[in-house]
Amino acid sequence: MEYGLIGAKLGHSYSRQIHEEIGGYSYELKELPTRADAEAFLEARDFKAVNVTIPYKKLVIPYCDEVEPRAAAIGAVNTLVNRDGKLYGYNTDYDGFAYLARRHGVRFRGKTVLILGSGGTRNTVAAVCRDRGAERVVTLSRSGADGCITYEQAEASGEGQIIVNASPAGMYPNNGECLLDLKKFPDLEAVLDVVYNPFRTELLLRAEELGIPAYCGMEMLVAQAVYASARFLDRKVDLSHVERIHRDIRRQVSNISLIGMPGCGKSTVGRALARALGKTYVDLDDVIEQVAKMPIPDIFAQRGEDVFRKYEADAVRECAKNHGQVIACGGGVIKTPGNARLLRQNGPVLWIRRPVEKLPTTGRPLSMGGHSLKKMEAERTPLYRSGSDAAVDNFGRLSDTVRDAVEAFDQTFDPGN
Ligand SMILES: Nc1ncnc2c1ncn2[C@@H]1O[C@H](COP(=O)(O)OP(=O)(O)OP(=O)(O)O)[C@@H](O)[C@H]1O
Ligand SMILES: O=C(O)C1=C[C@@H](O)[C@@H](O)[C@H](O)C1
Ligand SMILES: [Mg+2]
Repeated sequence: MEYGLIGAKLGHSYSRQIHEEIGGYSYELKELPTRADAEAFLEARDFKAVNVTIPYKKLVIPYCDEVEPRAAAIGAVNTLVNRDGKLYGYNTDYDGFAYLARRHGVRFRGKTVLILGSGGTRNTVAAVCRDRGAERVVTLSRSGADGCITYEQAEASGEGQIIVNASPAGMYPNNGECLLDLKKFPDLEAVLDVVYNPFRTELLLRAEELGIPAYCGMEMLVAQAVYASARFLDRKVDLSHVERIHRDIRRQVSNISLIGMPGCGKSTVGRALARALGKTYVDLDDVIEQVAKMPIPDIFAQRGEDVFRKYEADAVRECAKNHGQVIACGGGVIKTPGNARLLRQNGPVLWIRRPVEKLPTTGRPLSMGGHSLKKMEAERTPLYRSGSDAAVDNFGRLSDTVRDAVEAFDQTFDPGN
């Protein structure tokens, strides 16, 4: 192997795609499941340069002939370069996190920063905060041991202007997990999360709902790779790659969820949109029918709307964890509080609008003739509006709607989104 990534489990990694786009070299994901595998790999030194991920960032240090002081102080090396048989260790996660904060104008000088989690990434984040002049860096952990405070203690004090999650809380498959009530921090200015799967962790969703700027770890991941690649090839760092690659990955792996009135065209538009963007099409109604083992009208008739809504919420929860999908929802999906925010974890929600006169009135349990559809539209419009990131009109040709939906999707990648 010339270039690549070593770690115990690498199925999730975007590093191959990122490095191959930046450097033009081939990049191998080399899983080394045990510590003995990692040690054998390091002893053989049969590589040009590698990144190192969990759980070997500390293990590699004694194998290095030279470790940059910053990586030594942090106690973690994520970039290992073999120059004429000598191993040089660097920490580009530091640069990646510094990039993420800088890119979004998050300044640590004079601030109290709360770091969630006492694991490996915590030291990297703390080093950046301190080097950038943070007044206090406080680490939160469940136990509160080893110089940390507990989440409850942090909430009780209410102090903190910047919160950084450096723990795996809320990371796939534990989507939705969050240990902190952000409402307890009146001076909060920004929230950053090193987690990038989902794009919006529960922590980031809560911050957004309070109107606090919130940034996910995907740009950190791409930036650390750009810095690592410069080390690999002894080149100057070219940060112009970061935005483009971040955008490409987001565009590729984001979901797009479609909501709107019964029969407004969610499934029709959804199928065409999925085809146009190379995404997987998922019809929530189909998922529900598979789980319930009966057609939707039968669920309503035999078990009632409440039972249907439970099936629907479960289907939303599961589907929203996955990536690269167009998800066509049922018309009433927004009636269950919480569904829209689940859908927003991994991409935007688009509200498909169609004049009520054009909506079909047959075959849908809750569409019963023009008058009730008008009433339903009046009731649901505020929910569709608040549950969506953008509205797309499906008034004319399907191809026009798909074009507008792609445009609305692309606009969600503008800075700050
Ligand atoms: N732009 C369009 N031009 C012509 N017909 C359309 C257009 N969009 C949707 N339709 C038609 O409207 C009907 C309802 O569309 P569709 O089943 O996709 O709606 P839906 O929102 O998925 O409905 P539901 O809420 O029941 O899931 C279909 O007959 C579809 O062909
Ligand atoms: O998941 C990944 O691909 C990586 C994660 C981080 O540990 C990085 O430090 C590493 O370079 C690559
Ligand atoms: Mg449909």
